[in-house]
Parts: sequence; structure tokens; C-alpha cells
Amino acid sequence: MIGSVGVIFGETGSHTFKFMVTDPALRRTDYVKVWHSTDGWVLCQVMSMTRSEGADNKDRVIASVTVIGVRDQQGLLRAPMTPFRPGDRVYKAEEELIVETLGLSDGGAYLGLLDGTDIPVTVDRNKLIQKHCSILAMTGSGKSYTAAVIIEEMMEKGVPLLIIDPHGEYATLKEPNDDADMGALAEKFGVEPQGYKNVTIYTPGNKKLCGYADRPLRLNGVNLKPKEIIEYVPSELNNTEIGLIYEAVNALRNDGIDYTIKDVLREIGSSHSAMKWGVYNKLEPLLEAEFLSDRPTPLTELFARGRTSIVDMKGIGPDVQQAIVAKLLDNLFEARKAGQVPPGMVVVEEAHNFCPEKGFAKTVSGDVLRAIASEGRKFGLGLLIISQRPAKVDKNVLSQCNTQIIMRVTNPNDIRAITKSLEGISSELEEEIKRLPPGVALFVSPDIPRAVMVQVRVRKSRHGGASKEISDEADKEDKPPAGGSLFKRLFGKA
Ligand SMILES: Nc1ncnc2c1ncn2[C@@H]1O[C@H](COP(=O)(O)OP(=O)(O)OP(=O)(O)O)[C@@H](O)[C@H]1O
Repeated sequence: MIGSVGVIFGETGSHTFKFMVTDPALRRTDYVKVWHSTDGWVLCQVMSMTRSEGADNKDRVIASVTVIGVRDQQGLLRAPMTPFRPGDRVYKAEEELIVETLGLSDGGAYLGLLDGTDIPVTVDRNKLIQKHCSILAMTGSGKSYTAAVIIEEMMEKGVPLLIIDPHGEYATLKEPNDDADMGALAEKFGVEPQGYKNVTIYTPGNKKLCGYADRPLRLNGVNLKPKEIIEYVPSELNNTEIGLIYEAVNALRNDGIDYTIKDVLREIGSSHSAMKWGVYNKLEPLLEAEFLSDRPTPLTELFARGRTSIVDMKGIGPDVQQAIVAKLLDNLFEARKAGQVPPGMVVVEEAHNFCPEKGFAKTVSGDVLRAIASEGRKFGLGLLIISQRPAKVDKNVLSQCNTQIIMRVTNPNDIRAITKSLEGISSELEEEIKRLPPGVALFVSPDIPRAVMVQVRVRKSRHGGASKEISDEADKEDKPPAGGSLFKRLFGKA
């Protein structure tokens, strides 16, 4: 029959088989179909290919295939009850069969194209919020690029977004993509360059730290509880020092007037304890920490329909970043529970620093992120968790992310962490993850019966990427060489 790409041979199973390839254009990951006498056309996917020399000295290409299945009358995906026959012919699957069998719908947030096809892959925005999403990949493989694609798609529907941006990577959402390859990529993916106006960049510092910020981010610095003060202190405090803070705050509370960190320091200064100067020194940086204020930024301004707020923490130390995130998200979650802010999404870049796995570090922001991960869905507060070190992210948080976007990862511990949080990932897919080119993601969603490979669409806004001075030296080693046409890297054409 015309159009066949090969013929099944040898032992066939219900879920796998091999076929002798007759079409030289066939490639790994291609979708194929085989006619089954009781089920009709069954969708399958080429997982690997081998080439060897046959007895006639000619090339023999053999493809190993996984059976995806067929939709039954109830719309459920199932594999045929009997295996295919050796001698059955294999054909390229047409788009319609792929879309129907994989259950790809055309509404929702447009992520990109099913790899090797022109079929759009979308994801339901509500489910992204209700069930959380993670983007896991080693550095340089397109994490923040893909996150920005999701952010763009959410922004276009006015979903409130709060972006925790430790390195100042997301400010360029405001500008249209001016990449030299944009023309060809825009046509391929059917998108137009666009900058987003409703993006506000907040800095917890000042214009010196973040010159391009639109507004300062201020958190409440009045009448802080001892526990809150302790969380903001950048250095470790011993028990005596903690006791001194409690004593000072209790004394101020007894006076019944509003107090600030300055008052707490004054009170500590008047103590008779020999330890007072030690704790004084540790608390003093909070006087200069501009993010504590008697006029905090209202949450209703930060998290509102049609608005995207970037908390740009460039230049701020990791401990202070964690304290800011802890307080901000705590306030946001409480406000959401009380219905004071609408449902929306929180984007957490470098999540391993804000909710680390036990044994790696302990941070003040871990508790609130765990709480949002496990309860956020009830209140319509979604997380987009992004990390280049999946093994270092709290596994309770990761396991709550029902939509997973996995890009290239080579570190064995990170691969193990990913496969642990994914059900039924095959060893072929593990191998695939190690070899994914930049911009290609393994997409796992509760709406799609199996993981699919997606060529992530081009960004509409300009891609910024991390600024050089703060990028992690260790991570640099993993980076693929820069330069060259991206279009060429992605599609092999100039
Ligand atoms: N889908 C895509 N389409 C076009 N270009 C892409 C795509 N994904 C990634 N890239 C390119 O790959 C490069 C690396 O992407 P990105 O900055 O998102 O990596 P990263 O994993 O976030 O790295 P880092 O950890 O250094 O921030 C970028 O320069 C970007 O231009």
C-alpha cells in the first residue's frame, strides 16, 4: 500500500513492537499508525531507531515503537486487546488522528507546537492556576523563556500575576521581541511581536539597585512581631539574642504605641544584658533595609486583574530575598483566602532557593510555598515553579505541580527527582530529557494521556535572561555555547 513507512516484524506486544523502516524520512519521536482488525487505526510513536548492515550488505533501519492507543466509544484511551501481526504495515499518522488520540484541544494557553508537527499544544489556564505548574531544566535550556511564554499567555487573559524575579530576568516583558530570527519564528508559530504595558517592576531596594524599576516594594515595618523581626535579620541569632528581641518588643507593646525597628533597637540599647550590642549589630541592617516601611505597598495594587507585578530582587542578598518572599506570599495567601484579591498566579524563579528540599537548606519562605502548593488550589492561587535544580526543590511542592514542563536536564540527581514526581515515565523518556535541544520541552499534563514533546513557541516579548554579574559560576559550565542563529539551532535552517 502506498504511503507505508515500514513493516512490523518479530515478536509484538500489546504496548510495543518493532518495524523495518522503508521510509528514509522517518525520524525518532514521529507519530505513526497501524490498522488493527477490531480497533481500527491505532496511534503509536517511534521511540528509538537502530541502523545495521543486513546479510545483503544493505542498510537495515529498525524502529522501536510504543503503542499510544485508540479512543473508545466513551472517549477513553486504551491499547488494543490483541497485539499487531508481524507483516502489518505502519503509516505516518495524520494530524487529525494525533489530535484526537492525544486529546489536544485548541483553546487555552498556547505553549508551542507538538514536536515535528504543526499541531498547536495548549494548556487550560484555569487548570494551570488550580493545579500548579513546574518548569524544570538545567540552566540555558530555555526555562525562563518558556516561563515567559506562559506568563504572556496568562497576561493576555488578564490573569493577575506576581513574579518573584531574583535576577531581574523578566523586565523585558514590556518590550516586543526584536530577535533577528523573529520573522521566521513568528510565521512558524503564528505569533506577532508585542510588548506588554500592564507590567510593573517593583524593587524592594532603591533606584541604585534597580534603575529600571517603576516603583518601590514596601512591606509593613510597623509593630512587627518578634518572629517577623527574627525572619528579616540576615544573620543567625542565638537564644539570648532572640530573648532580647522578645523583651524589647514586649516592653514597647506594654507602652501601647506604634513602634518601628528603630524603637526596637533603642529598647535593646537600653538593656543591661552584655549581649545587647551583638544583637544590636545584627538588627542594624534592618534600619537601612528600605523595604520595611510605615506605608507598605497595598496587595490590591500588586495583585489585580489585568496586572503583572515583577518583584525584581536584583542586588539583594539571598536571606533577605527569602524573608521578603515569605512575608509577601504570606500576606498574599491570607488576602486571597479572605477574598481581598482575585485568583491568580505566583511565578517563583529559582524555586530551589525559596522552597529547598529538606537537607539542603532551611528557609523562611519554605512554609508558605508548601502551604500554597497544597492548599492554593482551593483558593485559586496557582504556582509556576521554576528551577534548574529539581533535586533541591521541596518534593512536596514539586509533587503538587500537575502540569510539568521539563527541558534538558543531565544531572542524574535532578533526573531522579523529576522521574519521582512523574508517574510512569519510561527509561526512553529519561534518555530523551538528557538530549532535549534548547526550546524543546517534555510536556506532562493531566489533560494529555502521555508526555509529549513540544517545540515551545517564540516569545512575543523580548527575552532578557539573567544579567551576567549575578549568574552562578558553577552553572555557567553547563551552559551551551552562545551565539549562532537560534532559528538554525532549533530548526537546522539559517
Ligand atoms: N522556545 C524558544 N524559542 C526561541 N529561543 C529559545 C527558546 N527557548 C530558549 N531559547 C533561547 O535559549 C537561550 C536560553 O534560554 P533561557 O534564558 O530561558 O535559559 P534558562 O534555562 O532560563 O537559563 P538560565 O538558567 O541561565 O536563566 C535564550 O537565549 C533563548 O533565546
